[in-house]
Amino acid sequence: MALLETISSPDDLKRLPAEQLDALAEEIREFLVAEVSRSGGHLGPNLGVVELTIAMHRVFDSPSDTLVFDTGHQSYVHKLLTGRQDFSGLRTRGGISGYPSRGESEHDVVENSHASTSLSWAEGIAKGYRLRGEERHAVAVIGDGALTGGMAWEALNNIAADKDLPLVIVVNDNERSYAPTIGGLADHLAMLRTNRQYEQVLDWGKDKLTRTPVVGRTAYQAFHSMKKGAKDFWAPQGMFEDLGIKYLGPVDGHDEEAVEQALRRAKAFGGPVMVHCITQKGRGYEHAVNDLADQFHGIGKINPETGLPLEIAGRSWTDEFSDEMVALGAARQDVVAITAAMMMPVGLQPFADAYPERIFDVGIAEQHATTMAAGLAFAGMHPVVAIYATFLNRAFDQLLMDCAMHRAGVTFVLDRSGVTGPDGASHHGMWDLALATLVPGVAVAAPRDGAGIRRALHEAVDIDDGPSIVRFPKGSVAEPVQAVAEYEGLDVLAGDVADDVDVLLVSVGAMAETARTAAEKLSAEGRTCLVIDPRWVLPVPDALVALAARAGTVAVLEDGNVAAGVGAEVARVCTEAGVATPVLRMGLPKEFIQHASRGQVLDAAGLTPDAVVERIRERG
Ligand SMILES: Cc1ncc(C[n+]2csc(CCOP(=O)(O)OP(=O)(O)O)c2C)c(N)n1
Ligand SMILES: CC(=O)[C@@H](O)[C@H](O)COP(=O)(O)O
Ligand SMILES: [Mg+2]
Repeated sequence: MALLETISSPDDLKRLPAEQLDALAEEIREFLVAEVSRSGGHLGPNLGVVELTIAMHRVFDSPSDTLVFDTGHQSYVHKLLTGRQDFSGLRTRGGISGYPSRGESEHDVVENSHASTSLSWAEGIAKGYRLRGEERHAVAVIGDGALTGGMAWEALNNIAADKDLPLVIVVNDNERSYAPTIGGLADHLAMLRTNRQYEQVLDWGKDKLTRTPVVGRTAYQAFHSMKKGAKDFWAPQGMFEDLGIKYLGPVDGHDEEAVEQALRRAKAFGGPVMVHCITQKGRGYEHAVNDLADQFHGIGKINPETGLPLEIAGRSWTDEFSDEMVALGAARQDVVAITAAMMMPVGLQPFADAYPERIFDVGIAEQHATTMAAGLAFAGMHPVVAIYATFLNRAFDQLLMDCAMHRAGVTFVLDRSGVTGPDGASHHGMWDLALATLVPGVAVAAPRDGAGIRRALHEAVDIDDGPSIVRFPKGSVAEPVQAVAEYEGLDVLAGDVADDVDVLLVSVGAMAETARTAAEKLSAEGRTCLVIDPRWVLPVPDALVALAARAGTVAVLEDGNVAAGVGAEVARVCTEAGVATPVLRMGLPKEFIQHASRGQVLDAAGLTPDAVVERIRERG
């Protein structure tokens, strides 16, 4: 790492002789493979942006010029070039974040890992600099996947109309989100990519004509303008230029010099320019390049020599959903499934393989997925929209106004709900329960184990007069938690509903073991407890309110935002029912929770048996 160690800032990078850049890129790739193999993380995406990021930092002057990384999972190289080369704690508590982090560096701006926001950020930044009279560029790096998101097109529509905006859009086109990117845009980018001869002709002209003095350069410009005409002849005009945005490319995103040249042209252009870079996810590491599933988009700890995982994950919550969806597909011909560019991560690949005509991958477009689902329901189907819980945030209006207001029988399966951990604040699925409490007519199930998922899924698709949600966390599925009894639709996990108890513990989803263990500790102190799992946590069941009326205290444990989740709703409903029993809400704080392990976050939030017991003791 002789060269990489000499780089502690973009200025150091600019001082490096151009002939050493290939060696630097090689060192960066070695570093990424070694470090990310050890920690896990987004290896494939970052191997694909080595030359592109080097070129950006050599052409632009961060932080005076502002670099925005869409989604941010591909910002490891940017971090290496801006003074952060200790990746030993990558994505762990106290270690470097896997996304840009303002707390880490003045070179980092957008921490949000939700895709398709970079162009909006960049347009606002560029407009702001111009209004302040500052000669500064905004540069957005957006992947071909993120470019399928609706926000990106809202931004492009505005950017195209602002002809002197100092904004450069770097499209990092590696033809993949996780899987190959889908849709008309992907096809258009492919058409532009195949116009490689267009650029080769241009390169030929540049090489020949710019070697001669002034005449040559003028001729080159003339040639370029003719070529544009030629390009019309060769291929339909790129939609970006039709939109009004100058398009440069396609450029080989692994040819650092070519990318630098394109970026310098873009920087000098004086208006919005799109530089279309063709890259390869996993570049330089055969195990990533050859990984058909997602080219090592996001990996756990692996053996760098073999690329094989060092940790064998147990059966996951996702596996339980995935298998039951296939069974459901056989039983219900009206059931269709929708993914937002995450077919495998959400577990829909087996369903897609079994029922290829009943699966829709809409790209990174959760808003479209949600309203399209309302359309499918109107047409007599029962859609299952499988997305990560945190991404439902983006589709809240569509859930509310298209699904719920029209009482559409749509089922949302929210994976990665609650605490996810290493992906940090914008990836925790901790807002879904709170959002759902605001939606009239929505039913929410929070299974506590695999059997619970399977049962809830079948119950959900039987709901055809409104949206239903089945939510579960990331990782290995919980051991089965058997109910000791059933009471008016509620599962009793401990205690006897006949008794009036000191404490009614209401467990939401994966909190079951925590609740049961806390009850055992409380009972050992002589407090009588009843532990229930409503399974369907919203709307709040009447039977739960009735049990609350007979308890000394109610404690609601949930893996969600405590400010407005199930606990808050239980308190509201109990109050409206005239039940005066105090309700203790135990959940995640209304904060942006930084990256750490799930256990560390739950511990810090007081969602452990001892902390629950202590909270109840304090109540008296
Ligand atoms: C709104 C939203 N939906 C889904 C995701 C999950 N996600 C993270 S990266 C990714 C693929 C991004 O593809 P692309 O933009 O092409 O970047 P690449 O990984 O290819 O560099 C997806 C779907 C997300 N971050 N945000
Ligand atoms: C960046 C992004 O949104 C995803 O790649 C995310 O990191 C996936 O996390 P999981 O590992 O939970 O699938
Ligand atoms: Mg991509």
